[in-house]
Amino acid sequence: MMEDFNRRFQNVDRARAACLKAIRDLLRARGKSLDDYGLPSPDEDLLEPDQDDPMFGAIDAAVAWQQRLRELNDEQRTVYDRVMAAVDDNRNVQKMFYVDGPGGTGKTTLYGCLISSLRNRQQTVLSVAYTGIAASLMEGGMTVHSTFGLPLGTLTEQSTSSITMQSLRAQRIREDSLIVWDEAPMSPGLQFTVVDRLLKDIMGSALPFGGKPILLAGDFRQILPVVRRGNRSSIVMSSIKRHSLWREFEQFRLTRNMRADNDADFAAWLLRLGNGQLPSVDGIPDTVDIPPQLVCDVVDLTDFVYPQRMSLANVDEFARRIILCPRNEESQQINSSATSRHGRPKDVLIHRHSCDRRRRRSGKLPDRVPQLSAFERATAAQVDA
Ligand SMILES: Nc1ncnc2c1ncn2[C@@H]1O[C@H](COP(=O)(O)OP(=O)(O)OP(=O)(O)O)[C@@H](O)[C@H]1O
Repeated sequence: MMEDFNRRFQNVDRARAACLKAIRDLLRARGKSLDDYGLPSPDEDLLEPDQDDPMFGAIDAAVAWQQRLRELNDEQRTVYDRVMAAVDDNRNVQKMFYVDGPGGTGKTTLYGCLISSLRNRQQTVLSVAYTGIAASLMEGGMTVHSTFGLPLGTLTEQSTSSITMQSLRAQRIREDSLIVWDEAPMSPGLQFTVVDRLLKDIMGSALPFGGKPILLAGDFRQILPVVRRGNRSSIVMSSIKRHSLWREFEQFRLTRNMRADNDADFAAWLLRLGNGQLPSVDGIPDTVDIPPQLVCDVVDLTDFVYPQRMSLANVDEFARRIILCPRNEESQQINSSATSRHGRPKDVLIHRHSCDRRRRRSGKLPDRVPQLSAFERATAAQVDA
């Protein structure tokens, strides 16, 4: 490390100060100090870190990773250690893991930590998810489809990947140390079939997934594969749980809800809900009673999420806030109630409508189309959304 700093600073005192600072940061992340190792403190006057220097970026990343690693709970740490051991295991054996965890038990945190650890060691990881949204939440994440060159449309047993053995993509997959596959329960079993075949070819190995370490994560209580016009049994049949490889996976469970860690009753209730253990209401299937303390009034919720009136000054802040709704109908109601507080969007819609009417009547745009201000554009976009 000192050699790197020497080369960078060309000044032994500054290099020494920067090196000691880097060591101090790394030790702090492990709950230790320079004192513990009899090392002196860096001379603060000599520290002039160049924030854009990639070397400091790498140190910051290492510090952040140490911090994340320390924060893993015992369940997460068990999976972490097992997967890292598999990555380091040079034997030609299958390395397939599945970590099950209800929402909030720290699956994303766990594999985020694995990805950072391997990247800190200059190893590459393939992060994939069934949906683009989930993939975008992973560092360097991509969809299963694009990563493995799966054909569009419904897969069949005969479907093949578009990736050729000599391609750069095949080469990169060959070099990856680990595949992390999020939202695995949403993937149809046929994706397994095609990816398994592809990896066997790429790795030149008959082991499942070509012997490549693979970690699936997900929650079968959330969303299962989407089967067009499928009924309950066809959805279940298409699940990865019905795939012949499923039994080969080493399984782990995360049970502690870290998102609701300060509310044990809520976490327990959520788990019972997800496991289908709550009683139905008046014997009507697929219904549950939600305790009144967990229900909030829509107006209160809207006030909480959008406490101020929207203005040019806070338009960006508004754009970052959302209220999730299970159905379009509810999202439209909340949209109109949220935007009606501001008065002006109605005017904006009238402009737009009258403009459309005039265009329709004359067959061309009016000479002067009313210009929308940034505020009006933002509120109109919200009304349109
Ligand atoms: N060991 C931990 N210590 C403290 N907080 C944690 C820990 N693990 C996870 N968390 C926090 O708990 C929350 C939920 O974690 P995370 O998003 O990883 O869960 P998840 O299982 O992926 O959830 P979901 O299935 O809903 O995506 C996050 O705010 C995360 O920062």
